[in-house]
Amino acid sequence: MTLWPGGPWLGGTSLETTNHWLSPLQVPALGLHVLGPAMLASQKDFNNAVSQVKLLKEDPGNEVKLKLYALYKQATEGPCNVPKPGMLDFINKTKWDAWNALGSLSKEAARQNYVDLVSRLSASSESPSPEAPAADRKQPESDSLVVTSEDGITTIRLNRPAKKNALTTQMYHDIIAALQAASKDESAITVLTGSGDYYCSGNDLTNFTHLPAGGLEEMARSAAALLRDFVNCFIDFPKPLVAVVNGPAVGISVTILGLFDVVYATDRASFHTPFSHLGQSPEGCSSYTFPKIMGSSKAAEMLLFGKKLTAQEACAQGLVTEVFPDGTFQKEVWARLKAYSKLPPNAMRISKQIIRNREKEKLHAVNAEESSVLRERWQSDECMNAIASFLSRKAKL
Ligand SMILES: CCCCC/C=C/CC(=O)SCCNC(=O)CCNC(=O)[C@H](O)C(C)(C)COP(=O)(O)OP(=O)(O)OC[C@H]1O[C@@H](n2cnc3c(N)ncnc32)[C@H](O)[C@@H]1OP(=O)(O)O
Repeated sequence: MTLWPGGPWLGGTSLETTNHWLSPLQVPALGLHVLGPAMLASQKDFNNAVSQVKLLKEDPGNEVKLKLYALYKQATEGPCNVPKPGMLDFINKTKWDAWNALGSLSKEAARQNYVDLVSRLSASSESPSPEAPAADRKQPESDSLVVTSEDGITTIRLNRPAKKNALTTQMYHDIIAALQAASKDESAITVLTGSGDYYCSGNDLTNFTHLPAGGLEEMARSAAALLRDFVNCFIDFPKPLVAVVNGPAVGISVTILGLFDVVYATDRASFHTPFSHLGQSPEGCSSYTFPKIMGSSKAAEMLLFGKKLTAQEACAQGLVTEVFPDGTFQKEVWARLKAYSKLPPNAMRISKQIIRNREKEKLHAVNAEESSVLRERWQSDECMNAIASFLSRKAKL
């Protein structure tokens, strides 16, 4: 029995052999469409989609594979009709739960949802593909960052989807190097985006567990220096800088958005800065840019109380430029960026610099102050307890 129409990343195997880590608690909401009969996909469309899924260039991640599995079963066999696997049979139980969650969804609607999902995945795998790096670009030290240049666009992609693209210390260094190289390369526009279902879950909280010989104080000192250098690169970046926010964003990946020129987000994105929960304080110049962008009370709700914004709310408050439906996000955004990248690059640089130069001194001063406050915060009991709590899995956002 074919349980999962496999792709090349699976070597045609079934979900059981690859998804050991999936916990039943991680089964996602399936977000299904309810469609009228005239709009439903044919059996032929479905068969094509089943073939197409095997040609996807990138592994879509376990959550998506689970969705595909459930829809495939519903489309081919109808509502879940097999006994629930035992509690300890985690993987089969996860799959059963996903299939069973589709309830009485008709075979036709499941077929349509499957076709739609595959078409979205195919569109996103058609977005700029890796090509040879610019000759003078040093490639990042780790695979967690992928830098490519194509069509006048340099793309810096956070590539740690299994950890929701959380930023390791090495990644901060690699992003700094990538931005420095992009500021000098031939491209007209630079983009930051993420692989998988998240844009970025912020600072990797395990960064705080690698204590140097000088202990906590030394760790806080060097982290504050790295943070300051990292944010300075965004302040000084000379070309149009665009964030393509492909999913939820947390912590520093949200705060630095105030330093981007344009922010495009999928409607699946959310924006969360849980600093108080973590015993920390704002960075990325957000203590200055957020009140300026959205007004002081909306900024306070985010930065003091950790209010999470939807993509639409973030757009209404000016943090996001435009929100796109998830199904067409990659296609629409990259088409638009390709068109913009054909504009005269020097004119774009000069215009950016006129805008940024008015603020640069202020932004550097804010960055220095925020980094210095955080250096103290990272040594506080509030912060240490919050991190210990996350690491011992007692707390999640
Ligand atoms: C130079 C230093 C500069 C420092 C600058 C300071 C910045 C401040 C910040 O950025 S504050 C924000 C910090 N981020 C967080 O607090 C997020 C913590 N993560 C979560 O709450 C959740 O993981 C989630 C809500 C992002 C996603 O939840 P979900 O249930 O969907 O997924 P999992 O929790 O199972 O995550 C999958 C694996 O990824 C690991 N992970 C996710 N985020 C982080 C992170 N920020 N740090 C470390 N690890 C992270 C998670 O632990 C899972 O790993 P596992 O599969 O091995 O269990």
